[in-house]
Amino acid sequence: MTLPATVSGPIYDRIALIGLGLIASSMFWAIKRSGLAGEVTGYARSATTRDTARRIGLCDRVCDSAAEAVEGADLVVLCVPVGVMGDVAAEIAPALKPGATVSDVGSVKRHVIEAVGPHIPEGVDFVPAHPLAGTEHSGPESGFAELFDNRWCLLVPVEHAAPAAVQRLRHLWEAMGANVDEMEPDHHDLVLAVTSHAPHLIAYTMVGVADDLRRVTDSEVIKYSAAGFRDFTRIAASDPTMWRDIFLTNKAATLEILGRFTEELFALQRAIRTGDGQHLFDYFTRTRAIRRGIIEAGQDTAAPDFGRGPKGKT
Ligand SMILES: NC(=O)C1=CN([C@@H]2O[C@H](COP(=O)(O)OP(=O)(O)OC[C@H]3O[C@@H](n4cnc5c(N)ncnc54)[C@H](O)[C@@H]3O)[C@@H](O)[C@H]2O)C=CC1
Ligand SMILES: O=C(O)C(=O)Cc1ccc(O)cc1
Repeated sequence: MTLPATVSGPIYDRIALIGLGLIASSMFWAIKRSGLAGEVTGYARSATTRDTARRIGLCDRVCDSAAEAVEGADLVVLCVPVGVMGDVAAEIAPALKPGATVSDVGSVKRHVIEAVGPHIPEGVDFVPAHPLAGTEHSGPESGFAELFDNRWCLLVPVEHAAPAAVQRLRHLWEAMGANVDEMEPDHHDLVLAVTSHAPHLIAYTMVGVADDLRRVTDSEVIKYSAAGFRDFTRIAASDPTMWRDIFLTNKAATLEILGRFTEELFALQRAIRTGDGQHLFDYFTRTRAIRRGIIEAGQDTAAPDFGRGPKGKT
């Protein structure tokens, strides 16, 4: 059965969200915005997070165990750091309803497929996903319904996933505002290493370097910083657990990209040292043309409000 692209009304009777942080809370508010599920249950490992969720009305029912949350759920979405996806899958596996779909929102896909896949019982479909939308904020109070509006969500279906299960999840993401594409896991991990993972590491490094310098120049580094560096500080404020796990689980692709990055950086460093202005000029001309090409192709839709936080925080 093919559902229309603009669906309102329930797509699943019951959805369980495991891990109640930025992504799960944004999913919950987006699901509620359009009434996409009959009931949404939630579970987080920390009692404090569960208390906060109850206080702010995040989830129709907050459960004290992962098994209780997934019981009877038609869709279970793992919204925890990628390093613990396998443990959480093992914990919920015995309680999954036959015919249910398990998905995740992890930033790395090959590792999640290998860690979660073996725990998925017969008769349950596994459809990994990755919304390319987020902020530097984390936790149950950081989510907002519009996070996924007009952003990409990549589905990375494993072999043998039932087409109907993939289609249904696609409709959920579309109804939450996202544009959906499918991608193969290794390709996903390489693309994300270039577009997200290596840039985050560079931001972390740049802020670390500036912090070392700050000891010499007091607060001038922040006081007089231009927009580029401010963006670096925003990105470098992202959750340490989440990003540690991303680098440890997307090791090969990140190291490949960082290797290429270092080669280019050394070439630019050499051009500066030797006064090779032509090299610098040609390089910057090439990169400017890339940016202009992106704008002309109308592919810059995600940029303007990237990093928008809850209640206008940036
Ligand atoms: N933050 C972002 O911008 C984006 C994050 N992602 C991915 O989404 C996933 C979740 O990220 P966020 O929502 O940002 O994280 P978050 O840090 O806001 O929330 C994670 C939640 O998982 C809970 N948790 C941790 N370990 C757990 C365990 N073993 N069992 C149950 N709950 C556990 C934490 O208590 C917290 O409630 C990660 O895999 C991340 O890679 C994907 C797209 C964007
Ligand atoms: O806040 C930003 O700039 C981001 O890059 C958000 C983000 C972080 C991790 C993802 O896997 C996807 C998006």
